[in-house]
Amino acid sequence: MQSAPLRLAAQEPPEFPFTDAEAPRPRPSPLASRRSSLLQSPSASSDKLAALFGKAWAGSDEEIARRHEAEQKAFAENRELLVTSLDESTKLVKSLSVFNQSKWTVHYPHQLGVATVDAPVPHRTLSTPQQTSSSTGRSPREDALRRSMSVRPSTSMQDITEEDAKPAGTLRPEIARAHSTSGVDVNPSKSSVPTPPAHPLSILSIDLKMGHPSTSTAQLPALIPSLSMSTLSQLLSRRLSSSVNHLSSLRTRVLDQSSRVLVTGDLNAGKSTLVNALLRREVMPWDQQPCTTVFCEVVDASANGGREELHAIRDLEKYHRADKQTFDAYPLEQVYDVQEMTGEYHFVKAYVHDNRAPVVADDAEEDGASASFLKNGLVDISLIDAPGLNRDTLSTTALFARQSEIDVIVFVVSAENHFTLSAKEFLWNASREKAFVFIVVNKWGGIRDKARCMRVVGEQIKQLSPATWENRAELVHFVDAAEHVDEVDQPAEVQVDSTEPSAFDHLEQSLRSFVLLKRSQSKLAPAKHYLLNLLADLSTLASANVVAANEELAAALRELERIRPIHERLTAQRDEVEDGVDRVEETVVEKVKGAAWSRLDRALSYIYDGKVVPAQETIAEADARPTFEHADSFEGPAQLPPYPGLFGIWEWAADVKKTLVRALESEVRAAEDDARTETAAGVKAVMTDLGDKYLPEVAGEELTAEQQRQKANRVFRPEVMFAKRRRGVGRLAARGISTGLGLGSAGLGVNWSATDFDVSFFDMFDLERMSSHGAALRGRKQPKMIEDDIVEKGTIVGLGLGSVGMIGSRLIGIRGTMSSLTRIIEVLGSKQARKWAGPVIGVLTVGLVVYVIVDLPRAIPRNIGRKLALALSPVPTDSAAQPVTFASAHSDRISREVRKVLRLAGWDLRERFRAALDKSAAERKEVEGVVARAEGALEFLSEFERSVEKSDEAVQAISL
Ligand SMILES: Nc1nc2c(ncn2[C@@H]2O[C@H](COP(=O)(O)OP(=O)(O)OP(=O)(O)O)[C@@H](O)[C@H]2O)c(=O)[nH]1
Repeated sequence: MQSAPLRLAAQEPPEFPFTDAEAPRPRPSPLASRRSSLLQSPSASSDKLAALFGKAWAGSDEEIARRHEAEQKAFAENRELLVTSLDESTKLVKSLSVFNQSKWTVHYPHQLGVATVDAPVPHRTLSTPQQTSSSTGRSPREDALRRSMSVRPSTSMQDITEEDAKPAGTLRPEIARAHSTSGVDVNPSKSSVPTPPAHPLSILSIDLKMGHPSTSTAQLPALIPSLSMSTLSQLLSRRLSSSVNHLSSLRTRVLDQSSRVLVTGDLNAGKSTLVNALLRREVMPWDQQPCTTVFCEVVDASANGGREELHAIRDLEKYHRADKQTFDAYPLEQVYDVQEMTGEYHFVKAYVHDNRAPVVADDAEEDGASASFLKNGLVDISLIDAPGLNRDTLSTTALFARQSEIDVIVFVVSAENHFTLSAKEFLWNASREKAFVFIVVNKWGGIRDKARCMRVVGEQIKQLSPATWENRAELVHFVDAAEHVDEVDQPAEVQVDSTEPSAFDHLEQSLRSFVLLKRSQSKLAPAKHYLLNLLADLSTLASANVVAANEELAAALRELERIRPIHERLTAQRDEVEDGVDRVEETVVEKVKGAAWSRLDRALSYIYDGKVVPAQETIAEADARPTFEHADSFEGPAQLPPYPGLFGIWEWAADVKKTLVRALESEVRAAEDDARTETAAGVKAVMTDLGDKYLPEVAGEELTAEQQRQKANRVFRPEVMFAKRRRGVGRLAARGISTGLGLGSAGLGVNWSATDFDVSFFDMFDLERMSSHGAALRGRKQPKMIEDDIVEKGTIVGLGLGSVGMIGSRLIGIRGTMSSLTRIIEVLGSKQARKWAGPVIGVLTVGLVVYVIVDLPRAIPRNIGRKLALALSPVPTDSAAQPVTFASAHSDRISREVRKVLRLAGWDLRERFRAALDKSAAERKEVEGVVARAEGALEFLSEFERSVEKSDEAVQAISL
């Protein structure tokens, strides 16, 4: 139902500048204007009503009654609609809060709170905390002031109501949504939220100053971008929860029948005097110096059982009129004393009787007093006298004024002083909250150049509260409150005779009208106003977050597109890497093992023959071979020491042995060097070739600094291989060459200490070579076969020539000698033999001796070599045991070391691969999570947007 327009008086607002505040107005009839009485009394004059309440009440009694009934009905309907909308909005805010806390960190478009709105700017940049601050270059406050100053003038109060419910520059949610869903400025390359056009946040804008009282206003824009998403999200959560509280108090207020009027303004502006004037009696303390120190609410004494008294309250939350523990009672006259108890009380309630009657009596005289301001039969009104505004009281009063229970703010300004800074700040904020502010320019009588004063004050009001200015005829009043405090006591004829209503009458009339006749406005408009702003904020947040979610989704999908193939490739290649590493390891180990075995077997066969091992490769090949700078590198002997003759035979034999051992050792080293070369190649194959092929870091990804450092540290140093053996060599070598170069047996897998034998007499003679078996053996067997033979038979039996008999190379000794002699004696036992045996034996003996002496340079190396070879390849005591030969033991040892190194390289690659796989799996999971989250957010937000839009339409449809 369409309610009557708020403009009650028939006259048009005076054009600015005012020419005369006391411009002729319809003369009210002060005594016949008691509304309830008129409703009850059809005979009452409509002129009286018009005089008291303005032209909206003009007309016949029936018309007035009908209008009143219609007002009441509209009010009830609107109230019901508002309560429903408040409940719906509460649900929406709660759902957004849960969404923000558990599903999605709501992006806070902080610039919305500071953007300018000189004209609707469809492409204003929204930004998230990652972005820089305001693009306007102005402070939020400047922007906000500009916004408030640039409101398009509206032509009626109704317009103002509609218009001001949304701050200027506001785009309706559907428009904002149209922009946001049209993909405005969506630039996928940007990480920030792109630009949905939107209105600046009002209810849900960040108020850092509240969180940090020490923060200056100038710091705020600079602070915002430095806040993290989660901090802003928490701030939003707080905002949402305070919004829920506010909605709840609005609900209570909407359902409440009473109205509260806050009278505030500068120090000494005459606030208390105005309250007294409205009561037509001196209740509130007044003085030339500031004397109101605590908020004091004047309530009709009927609310206190008709008893006039002061309730000085320490904790308003706990105050209950019937509970004397919750307040200190004072007589009304002590109001000055109570106000002087600075800091003692938080709030004062003054229960008073209005000097005027509470309701208009049927038989009221026309020249009688007008109806009580506090109690008039319809709505109970209370007046709250606030302490004067200054830096200390500003925030307290602003907070108080924001209370939803405050229906009307009456702002008193002294015509002598105009607006102070505190007054401007308060007024600017208050007009945002309440849209309309009553402004009383007091002490008007003392102003000489009224036109100039009116112009100056008017300009200021125009800037600070445009809505009020637009309705200045009803909302701005130039009065002398002091003159009306005792008015009721004046003789009736003074008022009746007056042909002009006073400015104060007009003020009172407008205030009554505003509070009483437009309860919808005073009680319901703040709720509607708040709801529209809140819903617009919710819509803006939703739109911004739809864009953010879309962008996050797009970015996540792009990222998923990038990392999914990597992850899938890594998963598929896991086995390939395993196989590749194993293959390299097996191939290299087998190769090294075979090569080492061949080299050492060949060396052993030379040693067996008493020869120095010749170099395997050509000089060119030897030069091309990498050399490893390990500590024990030395050149093997090229040949045996020269034979010194019969007299140096013992020393020579020892030198031969040393030379052969050194030659063998040199071959072992050569085999190790070969292994180093192969290992280096194997390590490269694993770490570089396989690494390059399979690790994602080389498949197009930049290496991180840490990866680069790790890669630089992963350098294979072949010379470190076989370090254990080298330490053994070093230690044992100090003990002397007789230890066979001190190779020891520790860890080598072969008993090198077996070479630690002394050259004996029998090493001088190559008895084996003299045996047919030995000759056959030498001529027939290859080194491997010799070794096998040694291993299989465990001994080589040499047969002596003829009577020399069998002499086993390993069993030669006293027993063998005795057995041979026995056989010779047996032969000599026959007579025939005795005849020729002597000469033959003699010849043979001489020949043998000569042969042996001549053969010594060859026999000694052969014997020592054979002895060495046999010592190094011992016969296993357990026939079932695997024989351990010199070559196999060393090739095992060397290949074990190689395997160890390759295992390490393989482990490193596997680890890196596994880490890469894990990382990519984690990344994928995370990105998939982001996708799911963004999709969930979009689902919620689109539903949320629809609900907000629906609620917004419902609230807009409420016509107050
Ligand atoms: N001439 C003139 N003086 C006034 C008028 N209204 C108030 N005064 C004087 O201004 C002084 C301050 O008046 P108060 O009513 O105490 O002012 P206030 O704004 O309530 O003061 P605080 O609340 O203490 O800041 C007193 O001396 C009043 O007599 C007026 O309309 N005209």
